Amino acid sequence: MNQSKEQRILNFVLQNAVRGDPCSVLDTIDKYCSQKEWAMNVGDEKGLILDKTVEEANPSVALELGTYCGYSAVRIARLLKAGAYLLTVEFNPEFAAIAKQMIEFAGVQDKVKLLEGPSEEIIPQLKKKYEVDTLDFVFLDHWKDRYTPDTILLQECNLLRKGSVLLADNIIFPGAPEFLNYIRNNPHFQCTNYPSHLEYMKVVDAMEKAVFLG
Ligand SMILES: O=C(NC/C=C/[C@H]1OC[C@H](O)[C@@H]1O)c1cc([N+](=O)[O-])cc(O)c1O
Ligand SMILES: [Mg+2]
Repeated sequence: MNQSKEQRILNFVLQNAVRGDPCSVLDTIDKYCSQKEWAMNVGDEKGLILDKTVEEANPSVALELGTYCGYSAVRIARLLKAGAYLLTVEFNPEFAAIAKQMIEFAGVQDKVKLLEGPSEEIIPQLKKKYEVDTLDFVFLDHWKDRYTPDTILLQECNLLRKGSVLLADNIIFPGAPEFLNYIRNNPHFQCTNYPSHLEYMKVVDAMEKAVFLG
């Protein structure tokens, strides 16, 4: 059976990156996906916006929705302080298996917990099953039509606190118009837009930061 694109990305990392070095893993994925096969990693340009947002939030507990190959999980985990951790949710078992190996190769496995399943099932389990109190940072990068229902679900499950930071990818492309309308018209969130470009392309994209006001 021929390999998937995600398996080819992982193999390229295993053969070309430095084990235990998250930056070399990120650079190697970016090299492969800009030169050989495009893939939906947040990438190096939007990755810098993600870095700055994570550094500013300095989260103890972070959540990512949409792990894919683990690029942004490695990107986020490499910035976390001692004792802080990232929960990342992926419902596609093939992607989850790739991401697990990517996270381990990068050496950030002690800071990352990969949760396999649909976000709408996992979010309501975070408090009791995963011992989460509240989330300091949430990166939304999964199905674009799940951004709004999952943001509502996070509030219903009391997982946000005053100052919790949400960052959403792909506001322009593929686009999350319903989420943008919801979050920008919601008085409980303070929004900031970060114009950028689609990963590895000249196509316009943007990220939206939304701080929960309580
Ligand atoms: O669909 C996108 N992401 C959501 C899909 C993510 C999930 O779908 C299956 C698996 O669970 C994966 O994690 C996407 C698509 C593009 N794109 O250019 O098509 C660019 C991006 O940055 C994206 O995050
Ligand atoms: Mg994305």
